[in-house]
Amino acid sequence: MPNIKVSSPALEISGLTKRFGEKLAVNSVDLVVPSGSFFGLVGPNGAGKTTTLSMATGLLRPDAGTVSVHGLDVWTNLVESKRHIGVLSDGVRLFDRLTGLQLVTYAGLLSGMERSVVAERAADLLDLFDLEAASGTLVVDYSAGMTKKIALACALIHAPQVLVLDEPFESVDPVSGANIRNILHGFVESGGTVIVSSHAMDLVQRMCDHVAVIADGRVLASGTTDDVRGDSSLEDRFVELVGGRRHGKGPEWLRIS
Ligand SMILES: Nc1ncnc2c1ncn2[C@@H]1O[C@H](COP(=O)(O)OP(=O)(O)OP(=O)(O)O)[C@@H](O)[C@H]1O
Repeated sequence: MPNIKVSSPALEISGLTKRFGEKLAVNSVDLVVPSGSFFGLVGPNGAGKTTTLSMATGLLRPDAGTVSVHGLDVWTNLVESKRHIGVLSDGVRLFDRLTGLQLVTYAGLLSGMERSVVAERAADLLDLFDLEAASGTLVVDYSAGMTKKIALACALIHAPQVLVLDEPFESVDPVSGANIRNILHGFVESGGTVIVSSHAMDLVQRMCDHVAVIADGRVLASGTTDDVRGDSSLEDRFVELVGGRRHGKGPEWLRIS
């Protein structure tokens, strides 16, 4: 069975490309995510973040390019590589007719763990995400933030080395968000790698030690957060790189007086 090398980059993407009809969503993207880093992926709406992360985690087959996780080629070792990656996808439907506890248990059993280990970890995760009281509630009846947290619990249950989280803080309340950040920082401190996509520039600047800016399916800048932002805030640097700010105040009919 192929093995991972924890010394090699957590994620290495080379020439990754995806076209949807006429739209070139991801255009020959190269990225290196160092092992043990907290890596932010930022870009405007439609930049190609979700498409890139879906290809990087074995959910969407690339048209061209390669992806490896700790040295293991993802697309030629799909089953093995998924053991090392925890994924929170944006927009992928959950089996929401299960209760929270059933869903996390299902995710654990699917990854081949013993039932007793799954039960123990599921209880820990529900406690960690403050979802104990809702463990018997159907996920379809969860709020958006609760759904995000239960999906995150599903991504963690098999104790992966690399976490790939598409918009993990969207819809999550500030207290839960701070708790999730603590959990992720703890994960990184223990040697794991976290990759998050986010539109919250302040948060990415504070939280991530590395960042990549993508727009129109291409990487515009990548490196340590301090190198990418230079003397500016990450938000100002982002706007400078990506452009597209409008200075008008909107159409006349929107003005009250
Ligand atoms: N399944 C699909 N079929 C057709 N076009 C798609 C599909 N998925 C994505 N696209 C297109 O590819 C481009 C990149 O989309 P993607 O979802 O990767 O962007 P994103 O950076 O995650 O955006 P956002 O920040 O708004 O979530 C967009 O133009 C989008 O319309």
